[in-house]
Amino acid sequence: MSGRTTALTPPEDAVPPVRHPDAPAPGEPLGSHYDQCFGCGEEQPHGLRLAATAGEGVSVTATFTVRPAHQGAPGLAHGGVLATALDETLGALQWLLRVIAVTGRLETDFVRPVPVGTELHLEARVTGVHGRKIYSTATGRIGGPDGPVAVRADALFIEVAIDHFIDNGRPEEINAALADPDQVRVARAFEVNP
Ligand SMILES: CCCCCCCCCCCCCCCC(=O)SCCNC(=O)CCNC(=O)[C@H](O)C(C)(C)COP(=O)(O)OP(=O)(O)OC[C@H]1O[C@@H](n2cnc3c(N)ncnc32)[C@H](O)[C@@H]1OP(=O)(O)O
Repeated sequence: MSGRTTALTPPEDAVPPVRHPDAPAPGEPLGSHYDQCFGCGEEQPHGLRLAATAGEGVSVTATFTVRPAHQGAPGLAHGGVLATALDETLGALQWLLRVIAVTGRLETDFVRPVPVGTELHLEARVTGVHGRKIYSTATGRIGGPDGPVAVRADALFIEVAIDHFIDNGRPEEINAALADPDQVRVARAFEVNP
């Protein structure tokens, strides 16, 4: 990664994020971008089933309940699972920008342990856009939406074309996704100029 900055604050010449005019209205559930997604997929039995909702501006909220399958230490959520919940919530911001992007960098702070059974209240927003680079930040609170912060993250997502998935994904899943009109509709919904 030589010559590449690891900073997760937008550079000085970054621009503020612009909410797409066709973005879901504040309060609207965002649904899943892929039913087999480990973060949000409704058909993914091993996943987090994270449910995100559009917020004001370029922000989202989400909830995720820690289940026994998500343990690291006895009775406590695994840190990687919590990082996934943050990553997924940050990824949901794409619904509001209507771009397709993937995580390039994710920096996570684990502030408090999160017991099994906890509902994690997540919030994410875009802090700046610089070309294809989308800077964003997220928190996860316990004990309610205004409870103490248990986890937080800063991230850099990089905008990509749909070809990123077509060229790199395993053919059987890609071909199934391309044959599914609902999936193609979701992919198109992320694009500014479909
Ligand atoms: C039909 C199918 C439909 C499917 C419809 C699905 C739709 C919606 C899917 C959403 C999914 C969300 C799910 C949750 C979010 C994930 O979990 S995404 C999965 C995890 N992430 C990945 O797999 C990404 C793997 N990495 C890559 O593929 C490539 O490294 C990337 C990120 C695309 C970048 O490669 P690249 O396009 O060649 O870009 P590159 O020119 O290297 O970099 C562009 C800029 O970004 C900077 N940059 C890149 N990487 C980094 C980094 N790690 N650190 C710092 N700076 C970086 C570069 O320095 C450069 O900066 P500038 O020079 O422009 O200032």
